[in-house]
Amino acid sequence: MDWPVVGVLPSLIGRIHNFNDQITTFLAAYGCNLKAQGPIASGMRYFATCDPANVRHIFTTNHANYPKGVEFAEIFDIYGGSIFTVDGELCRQQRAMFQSFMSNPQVVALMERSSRDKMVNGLLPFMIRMASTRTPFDMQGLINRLIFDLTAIPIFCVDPCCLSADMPSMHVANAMDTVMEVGLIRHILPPSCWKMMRRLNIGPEGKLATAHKQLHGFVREMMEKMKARSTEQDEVSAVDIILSADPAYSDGSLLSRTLLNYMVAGRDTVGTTLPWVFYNLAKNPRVVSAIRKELAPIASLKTAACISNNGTSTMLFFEQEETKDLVYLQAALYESLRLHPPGPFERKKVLADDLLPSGHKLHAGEIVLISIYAMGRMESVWGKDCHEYMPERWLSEDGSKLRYVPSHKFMAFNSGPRMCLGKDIAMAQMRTIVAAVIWNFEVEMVEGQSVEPKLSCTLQMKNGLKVIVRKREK
Ligand code: HEM
Repeated sequence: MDWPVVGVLPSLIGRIHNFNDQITTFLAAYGCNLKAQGPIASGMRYFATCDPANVRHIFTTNHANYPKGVEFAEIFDIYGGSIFTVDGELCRQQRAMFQSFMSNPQVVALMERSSRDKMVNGLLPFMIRMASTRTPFDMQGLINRLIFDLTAIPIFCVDPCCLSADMPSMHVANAMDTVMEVGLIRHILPPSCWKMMRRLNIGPEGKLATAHKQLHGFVREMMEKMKARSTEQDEVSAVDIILSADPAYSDGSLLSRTLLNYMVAGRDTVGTTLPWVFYNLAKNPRVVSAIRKELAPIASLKTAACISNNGTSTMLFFEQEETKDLVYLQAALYESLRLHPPGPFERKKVLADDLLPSGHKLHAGEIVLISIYAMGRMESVWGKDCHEYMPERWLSEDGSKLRYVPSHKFMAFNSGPRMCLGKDIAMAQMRTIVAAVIWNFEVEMVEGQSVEPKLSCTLQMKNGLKVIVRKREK
């Protein structure tokens, strides 16, 4: 796949529609590690890996030698200076600030309240309407609306109301998708090439420039709404916490980039994961039955939490606290994240020459691509049934406990000092959403559709996930 002069570029572009699967095939064929080169004179030298021993070395043992690097920060310039794009001391400060936001008791309470409210007054009533007329709908689109609202509310203390009955335009979410789609192109092309397009404002770069304007406009609009809200509300937003932690953020542009980065952290991840969870569940009815069996004892105790819809139907919503010990449900989510991680790859830069546990030598300036997607599908890591959706692999023999799986083998939430800071919140959010949907509804995929990832830095579905739902007889 390495061509003279132009290097790996033609192979990548030729197979780009199937980017993650192609990398998986190559890595499986080359024993989890692969060197490749970009076009001559581009200076792009790649090392691709999905080898857990190398990943532990890169992300933990010698992580200081593997920053994200300035090229990564340039690719995601819209988030420049904020948590995803910085390394070293700046990153430590940003992580501390994010943690003080996520652990603030008022923020935690607001997240729980809004999660319940959106399910009870938004998602479940919408699904009841679709069920009553057997109308097919796009589950990914619906989840996107829900997660956009749930992510924005604690950041701005304002509800963008994407899940309201009139289904408003999702241009801001679409602009966030554009950042990830053009991000993939920027990862692949030599920087001089995409920077030229940016200067000329053409092709994907023209689309990205429009997306940037829409995203900064969204932040301005939300901040204005935030200022205008009732002063009696004692809620604390991310904006309040950031401004009180560091006055440097009163420069509006850094604050805007940081808030957009917080939006990505919550939205692009959970919003991308959940449609794949429903896809995997629809394909594996025995897993759905096992989750329902686990929910049944809680459901039978719940009468007070019943949601009445015009007196015609009763829906159950499970609180976060009620789902926290449901190991099978948790295993079903991990198993979906193994096969369909929302961030399918990571990128690191080599600072100084180094020797990896696999025996490969890396040179300063090289780019390391870590395929999280491929790692989840390697027979050498997960065994012969690695392509099957099997939550049982996460459970102890008697099924009563979750097995310990090290993060350098299951990379969906990253590994080492830059591990995801929202894992527990994300898992809690996903447990309650999946529990409510599958307890109350049968979800069937519309036949004949092609469900595949789009070309992007995230694993969003290209054509969505069309489903038909039916209310369950319990
Ligand atoms: C299914 C859900 C999620 C998955 C699979 C996930 C995965 C990840 C991954 C792979 C990274 C590393 C990104 C990188 O290095 O470029 C990361 C970082 C991060 N995540 Fe998550 N995430 C999820 C949900 C969330 C949520 C809901 C939040 C916030 C509420 C969050 C907050 C963060 C933050 C702040 C970081 C930055 C850490 C750093 O760069 O040091 N994540 N996450």
